[in-house]
Amino acid sequence: MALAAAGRVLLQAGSRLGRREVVDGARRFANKRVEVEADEAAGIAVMKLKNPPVNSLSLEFLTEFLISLEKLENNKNFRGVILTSERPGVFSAGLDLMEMYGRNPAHYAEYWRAVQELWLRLYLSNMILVCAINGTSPAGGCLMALTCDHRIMADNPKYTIGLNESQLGIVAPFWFKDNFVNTVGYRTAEHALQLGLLFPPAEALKLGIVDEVVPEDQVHSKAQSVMAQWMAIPDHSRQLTKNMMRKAMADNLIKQREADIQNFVSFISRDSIQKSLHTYLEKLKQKKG
Ligand SMILES: CC/C=C\C/C=C/C(=O)SCCNC(=O)CCNC(=O)[C@H](O)C(C)(C)COP(=O)(O)OP(=O)(O)OC[C@H]1O[C@@H](n2cnc3c(N)ncnc32)[C@H](O)[C@@H]1OP(=O)(O)O
Repeated sequence: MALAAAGRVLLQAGSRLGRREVVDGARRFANKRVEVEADEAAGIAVMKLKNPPVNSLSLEFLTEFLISLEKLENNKNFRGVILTSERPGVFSAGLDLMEMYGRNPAHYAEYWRAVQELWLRLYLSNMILVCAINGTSPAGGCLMALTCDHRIMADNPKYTIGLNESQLGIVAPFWFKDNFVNTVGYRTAEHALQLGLLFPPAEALKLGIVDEVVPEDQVHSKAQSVMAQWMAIPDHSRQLTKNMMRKAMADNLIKQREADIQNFVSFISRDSIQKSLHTYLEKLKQKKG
């Protein structure tokens, strides 16, 4: 119920969004920050994250993304989605630090609800989600990939993936941690989370963070061929199996959703945490200059 209600709010927030065109028989609809190439006959859509410069998960991005996802979910012809970045090099820089720095408690609460919603919608999606990770993917970017059924990463040692929150002086929430533990196992997760490790593709593959590593120019074609394999499985049995594997973990967040928001608001509002974020943002700036 809570999930549906929050989704409706987001849908209303974005009802003015959207531009459509038909290209090569595939429908393309786009808002500012998400581009969707929707091939209804094939039942597959490619969702491209398009929030320059680094695809950070800002509140506006989350709103637009959730609206696009909901459009696909509501059309029974779509069975599979490939998630990728419109900007090769960066899949997503994760949560938008500017949404968590120097704002007021009401803003933090609104932002966190949207982050929860993104995870719940993706994690519980009935569609097949294949992630084509064509760039770096720290923290919230990694979480998005972890919600997918299959992850393919470009073989470029400059790209990294992982949950690096502790390096920022913040803590990955329990549901980030649970999703990670269920993917890589307890010991690997404990080690990687404490150190805030980011892994290049070969190591990410070894640990099971991604399922395949392929040459950069083959990420998209590989995603299409993996999708074809998954689509050969009857939907009802695949969906029931996915739900059986995932429901308990999602329910755990749903039942603690309000408490999790309050925890986030009080944690992120602390002076010491704001200071850590400030230091990290300064480091990002210095790296440039
Ligand atoms: C209580 C716990 C709560 C939450 C859990 C948190 C989860 C998270 O997701 S926290 C975010 C973690 N993300 C990161 O640590 C990534 C930080 N960014 C980078 O490492 C790099 O930007 C990049 C490797 C992703 C890309 O490098 P590059 O292409 O060289 O770009 P720049 O570093 O020059 O960045 C350009 C521009 O974007 C700003 N920026 C980068 N990341 C973020 C971000 N996550 N949120 C907001 N803004 C970001 C960066 O500061 C630059 O801005 P300016 O051009 O204004 O200087």
